[in-house]
Amino acid sequence: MPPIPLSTLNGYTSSDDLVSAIGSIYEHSPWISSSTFSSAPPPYSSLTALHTSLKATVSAATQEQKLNLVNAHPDLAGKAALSNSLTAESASEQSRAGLTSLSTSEMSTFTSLNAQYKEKFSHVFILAVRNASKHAIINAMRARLNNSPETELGECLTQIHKIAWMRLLDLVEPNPTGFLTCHVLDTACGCPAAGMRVTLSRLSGAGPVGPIAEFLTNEDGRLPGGPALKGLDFSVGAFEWVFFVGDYFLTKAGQTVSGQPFLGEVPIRFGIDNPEDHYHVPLLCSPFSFSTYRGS
Ligand SMILES: NC(=O)N[C@H]1NC(=O)NC1=O
Repeated sequence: MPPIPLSTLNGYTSSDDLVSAIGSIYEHSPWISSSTFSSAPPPYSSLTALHTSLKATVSAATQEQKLNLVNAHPDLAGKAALSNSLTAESASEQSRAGLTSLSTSEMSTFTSLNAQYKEKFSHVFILAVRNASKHAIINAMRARLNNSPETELGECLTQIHKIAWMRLLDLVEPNPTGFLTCHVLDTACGCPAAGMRVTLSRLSGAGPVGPIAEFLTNEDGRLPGGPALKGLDFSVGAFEWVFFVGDYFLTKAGQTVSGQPFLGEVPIRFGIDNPEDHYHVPLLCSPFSFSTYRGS
C-alpha cells in the first residue's frame, strides 16, 4: 500500500483510525498509538512531531510496560525467525540484514550471543537492523553485553523508536520540508571552490536507484539552482556525491594534462533518514586532503 498523506491521518477523529493506520509500528504494541491519540491527538505538524509524541507515550509508560514492549520483539535470528512466525515488518527487516540466510556457524554465534544477553539482562536484545550488516549486528551484541541493565534498557528503547520511525515512513508521507545542499571549499586557497563538477546518485532507498543530477558549483562553491533534492524526491535512503576534485585543481593550475592527480574523484556516501530535515553535506578539499561533516 502506498503511504497515506499526513493530512489524511490528521483528519482522524478516533483512536481506532490511528491504530489501524500506524498501530503496527511498535511491534505487537498498538497501545502506544491509542494512548498517543488520547494524550496528543491529531493534527501533527509533521511526521517528526507525531514520532515525538509516540516517544513521549513510551517514556511516560511504567517500567513493566517498557519491558513488555522490548519483549514484544522477536529475537534476531531467533526461534520466531526460524519458524516463519515474524510479523511482516520484522520479517522484512531481519531478511534485509541477511538474518534469514545465516550459515550454520553464524547461526550458532547468534544463538550463543542471544543466550548470553538474556542471561545478563532477562529481556530481548533490540537493534534496528533494517540497514545493518550481520557483522555490525554481531559487534553490537558483543559490545552491549558490557552495558549496565539501565543503559541497556535505554538503548533497547532508542532502537525501538528507530524501528518505529522507519516503519512510520513506510506508512505515512512525511511533510515535504526536507532538502539537500552542499558547499565546496578549497582549503588550499581558503576560498569557495567555484566551477567544480559534482554529481549526485541514489544508491538505495525509497526512490529509483541511479544518477540524479550533475552540477557545476557557483562562485560561492554552492549548487547554482538551490537544493539538489527537495520535496517528495527527498526520501530516505543512501546517496552518493562525487566531487571532481582532481579536475578542479588541474583547471585551477591552468593544466589540461597531468600525470595521476593524488585526489581525482572524491565520492561521499551518506544516508538520509529524516526526509523532513535539511541535510547539508559540505566538502573541504585541497589537492591532497578532504573532509566532510553533516552541516546545517
Ligand atoms: N530483536 C530485535 O531487535 N528485533 C527487531 N529489530 C528490527 O529491526 N526489527 C525487529 O523485529
